[in-house]
Amino acid sequence: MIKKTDVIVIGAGLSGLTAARKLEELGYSVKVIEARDRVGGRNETHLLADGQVLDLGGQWIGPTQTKMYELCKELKLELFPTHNEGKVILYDHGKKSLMGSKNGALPKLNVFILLGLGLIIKKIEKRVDQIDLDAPWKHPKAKVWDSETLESWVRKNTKLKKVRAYFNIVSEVVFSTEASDISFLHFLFYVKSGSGMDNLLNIDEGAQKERVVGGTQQISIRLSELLKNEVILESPVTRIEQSENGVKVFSKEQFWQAKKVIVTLPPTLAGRITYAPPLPGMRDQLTQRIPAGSVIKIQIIYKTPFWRKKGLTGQAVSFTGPLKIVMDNSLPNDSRGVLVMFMEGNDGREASEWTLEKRTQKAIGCLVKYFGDEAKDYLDYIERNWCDEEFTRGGYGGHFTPGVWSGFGKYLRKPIQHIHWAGAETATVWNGYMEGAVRSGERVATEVSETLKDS
Ligand SMILES: Cc1cc2nc3c(=O)[nH]c(=O)nc-3n(C[C@H](O)[C@H](O)[C@H](O)COP(=O)(O)OP(=O)(O)OC[C@H]3O[C@@H](n4cnc5c(N)ncnc54)[C@H](O)[C@@H]3O)c2cc1C
Repeated sequence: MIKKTDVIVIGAGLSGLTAARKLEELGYSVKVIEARDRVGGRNETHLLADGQVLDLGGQWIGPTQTKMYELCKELKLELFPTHNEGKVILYDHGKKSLMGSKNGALPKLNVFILLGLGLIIKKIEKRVDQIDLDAPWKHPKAKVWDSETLESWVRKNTKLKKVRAYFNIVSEVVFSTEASDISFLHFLFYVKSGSGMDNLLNIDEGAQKERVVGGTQQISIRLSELLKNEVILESPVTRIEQSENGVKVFSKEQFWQAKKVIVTLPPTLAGRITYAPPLPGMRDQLTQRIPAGSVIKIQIIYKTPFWRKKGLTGQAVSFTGPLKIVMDNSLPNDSRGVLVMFMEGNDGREASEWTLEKRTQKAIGCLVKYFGDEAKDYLDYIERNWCDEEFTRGGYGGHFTPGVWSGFGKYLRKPIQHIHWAGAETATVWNGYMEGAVRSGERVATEVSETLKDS
């Protein structure tokens, strides 16, 4: 049966649901089509046996993410602070040292290394200031910076091995990929988009400041409940046809018709849909070049947050894998302790080949090194390998490889006749984050509404 509507939104993540809601508010009829049997996309809540929940995907929000704060307030979702009291463990090839957890705390590294690090950060910040978030490719040096990776630029600018290693950790923590995978121009863009390096990396007054009580998937669940039409689940879109009259969107079993369609999938997946007529070559080449990072998010539950008694935050940063970053992810009003950790980039790729048992052993092995023998005595191990997810294929999001911004950047948001693009990867502000997803949904709704008004 043919179902007609003004706009079809593909994907019921934060971007798609935000777009759908805004378009409905503007008076348009909207259908949201989702591949999975749930809404939320990269926000997924894991239910524990006692009803408590943990986030398997995106979870933290922080300052300057104004849309997320507004949304949580409007949807009556409470927030709670990320635990950040005590010392942070720095693990450097078998040597353990402690550092403060508050902004500006310095790691116990050799003074030359600290000076070298400060110098590089200053150089980066100077370049970050000059980036135009709407069009990074317009900077006079865009092509030069885009021909480098983060790794090659840092290598050129410092001989200090520790500083080079630090930026690889930054890359893994922020992009789930190696510094040698991402364009230096993309790194500059991303830092600006996320309000600066401190904001990206910090807990207090940073992107990891707070969490949503009950988990972030609730945002999407509540948004979907506000829509006039139920989200159509379990319907992976395989084909989009367009003509002067509008679009036809096909899943395996059905098709729908509309005046406009909004595609909110991560770029790689957007490129896997068949388009008729085929998309312009440059749009396809763009989606060929924005791969997702490799990330396995692991959470280990303990009877108590035993690290806190020892004056530790539960945070560990390590120069060696497979766990380079660990944080306290305990739940509010709960006596248990939860540690969250990520196997990312090359570590995540290698760990994807291991059995669950081996990943568990490796994770526990790292935690014992960081926090002592008590780490052996865990209650539960929960993991999500986002690379295995058919409708995400990696995380946290797509990163731009060298040459993409300067060669193809202008095609990122450019509509193609009746097809419009959204998703966290299309955002100018907080690109790659939940905030960026929401902002991209609002942007695309306005864009589509303008074209519908004109038609
Ligand atoms: C492990 C991990 C940790 C993260 N941590 C944070 C964090 O702490 N803070 C933060 O702000 N962000 C975080 N992020 C990123 C954040 O989750 C995403 O930026 C955001 O959720 C993306 O929303 P979106 O709507 O753009 O995309 P998605 O959530 O990916 O939505 C796209 C939707 O399209 C659907 N879809 C795919 N293919 C098809 C198809 N063919 N047909 C129909 N539907 C389809 C998908 O199922 C999905 O529901 C994290 C992500 C991951 C993976």
